[in-house]
Amino acid sequence: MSLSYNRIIVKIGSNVLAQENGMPDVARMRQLVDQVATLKKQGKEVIVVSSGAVASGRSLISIPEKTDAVSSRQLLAAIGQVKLINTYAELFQQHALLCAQVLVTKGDFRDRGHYLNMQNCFRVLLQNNVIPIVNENDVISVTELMFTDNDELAGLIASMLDADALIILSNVNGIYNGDPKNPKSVIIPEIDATFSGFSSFVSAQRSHFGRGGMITKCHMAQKVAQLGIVVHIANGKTPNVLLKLVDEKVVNTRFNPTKATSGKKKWVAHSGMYAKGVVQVNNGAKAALVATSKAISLLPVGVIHISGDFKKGDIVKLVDEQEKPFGVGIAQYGADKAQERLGQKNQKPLVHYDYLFLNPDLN
Ligand SMILES: Nc1ncnc2c1ncn2[C@@H]1O[C@H](COP(=O)(O)OP(=O)(O)O)[C@@H](O)[C@H]1O
Ligand SMILES: N[C@@H](CCC(=O)OP(=O)(O)O)C(=O)O
Repeated sequence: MSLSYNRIIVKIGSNVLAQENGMPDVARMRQLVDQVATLKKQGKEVIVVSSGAVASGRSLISIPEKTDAVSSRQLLAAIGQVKLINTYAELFQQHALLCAQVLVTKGDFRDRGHYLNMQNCFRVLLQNNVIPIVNENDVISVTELMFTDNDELAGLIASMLDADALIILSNVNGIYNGDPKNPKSVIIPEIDATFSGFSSFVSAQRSHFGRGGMITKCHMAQKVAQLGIVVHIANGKTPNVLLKLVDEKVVNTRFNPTKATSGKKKWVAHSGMYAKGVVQVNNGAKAALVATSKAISLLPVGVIHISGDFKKGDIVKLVDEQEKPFGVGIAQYGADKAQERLGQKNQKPLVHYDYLFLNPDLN
């Protein structure tokens, strides 16, 4: 049986595109492009999130010894991204397909207006049958504005575009239930969106050129699955991996989605970093909010403390009595009114259910 995905985000990690010596692996890129072209011919929409700018830059210039780490990365990425996108363009051209370069920073996801502009850009590319190739704009994203890695970026794009599936191609067959180097470890075929406790089997170990590592991949995958999008982690080095995956003929780890959420909730889910305030709720309110069977808004009666000068429409973080973050939402009124209504019954919700995203692993 084949999976009925129509819109697919394919994230290709640095290690899939780089050879052992750090140079780009054009043969692998060709194989992946051939597969994307086949999926396109099957009528699917494909958006590629591709790492590999730094690896491509390494094949073009050697860095003078005294260059600091940030400047080296800027130099390699600035030069390498040109080669990366040109290689993709040439490879897609052989299938009579056009691709487009979309470079983004974390700041581009900061407000709803900007977010909608970005969404519109993808829409017009897809309507015109163009394959967007997305990467972080490494030249200007250098410090706190950096994504953890391109997995985080791919998760944001998947939610923004309401994708049916996000396929993360790495250099492992999926998530093992122990150390990947231990022959006794096996791939976990399915993980539920509500699962917690990855640290018991996922180590902080990273692949040679990777940035975030498997643990950040798992947290991102879970968050995306909680928004109703299936996530697969598979090996980008396996021949025909994309086509086999869609035909359910290759080993991988699948994150099972919970029910789909609205576009606005999807945006809220990824906006915690822009929170203007923190709302602390009591145990009773937390239990009611996280009860999976009900759609409940946050009422002032359950709020015990607020901090930050947030206004109506701003993002607020929800923390419990132990100050552990467990949700994020849009405030229906400002901090001053919230302070007046603190602990009071029969008041308007501070955060309406439609603008509330709950995740026990939030940080
Ligand atoms: N339980 C696990 N299962 C699979 N991989 C794991 C696990 N624990 C740690 N890893 C490491 O995660 C790496 C993949 O993550 P990462 O370095 O971010 O890759 P990428 O460059 O594809 O984003 C693997 O190469 C592996 O070494
Ligand atoms: N934007 C960088 C890649 C950053 C990154 O997250 O890489 P990876 O962990 O391999 O997905 C580049 O193009 O070199």
